[in-house]
Amino acid sequence: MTALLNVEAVNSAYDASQVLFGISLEVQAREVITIIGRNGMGKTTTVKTIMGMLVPSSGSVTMAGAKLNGKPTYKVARSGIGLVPEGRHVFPNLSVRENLVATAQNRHKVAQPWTLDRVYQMFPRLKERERNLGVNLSGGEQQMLAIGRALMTNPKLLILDEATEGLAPLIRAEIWDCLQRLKDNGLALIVIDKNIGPLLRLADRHYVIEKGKVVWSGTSQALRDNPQVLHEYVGV
Ligand SMILES: Nc1ncnc2c1ncn2[C@@H]1O[C@H](COP(=O)(O)OP(=O)(O)OP(=O)(O)O)[C@@H](O)[C@H]1O
Repeated sequence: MTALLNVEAVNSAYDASQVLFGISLEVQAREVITIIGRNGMGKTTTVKTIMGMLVPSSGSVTMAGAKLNGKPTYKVARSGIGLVPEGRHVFPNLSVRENLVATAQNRHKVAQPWTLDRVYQMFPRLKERERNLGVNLSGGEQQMLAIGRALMTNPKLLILDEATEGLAPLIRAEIWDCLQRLKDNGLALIVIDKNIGPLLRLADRHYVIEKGKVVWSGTSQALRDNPQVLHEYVGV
């Protein structure tokens, strides 16, 4: 079966500084995977390589069998990958509503596309703040907006890089609840987060990376059964 996303033996560097050393991972349709590892191990660099922000020096990235590496980021997005980037990056001078519609599309003609109403149902707080500028939102509201904006592109795969970082516990819980609902809806996810407990509950499989290499991969149950993996590579 062709994976939805296939990252195969990818090497990536920032100029002369190589960061990824033969990273391979795959995501099936409707599957939730995580990339786990200490700070600076290459999680965000893996995301940047998938998204075409960084061109791998070797290896390949394919989406539903079509090669992505070398393609500009907007084409990667059009292939059906939505990104909720680290740091959120909402458009500060656009309103909530404008942020949501700015990049909206339904290129793959999904049967039940994301609309403003659906996003507002998921995050009622965004409806209340509809006319506020991005810059005036709280961190949690900006995070909801970043997720809503990515959903409005109707992706087949959504990548979330540190989506709960710096948020209050209640807001964090709301984000985890949202991700569970997206999973239940059949959306494939790649989640990068420091909170291992919720990752274990949400995800099907995990990739643990260390210094730009996958050092362990397996199911949530396998990770629960092997606590030394987290101890050794994440320090928990
Ligand atoms: N723009 C850049 N130029 C040069 N080196 C970079 C750049 N961005 C990241 N790096 C380096 O690449 C390595 C991997 O960084 P990356 O951001 O992928 O790590 P990470 O696992 O996502 O960690 P974090 O949790 O800190 O975000 C680090 O050594 C980092 O210093």
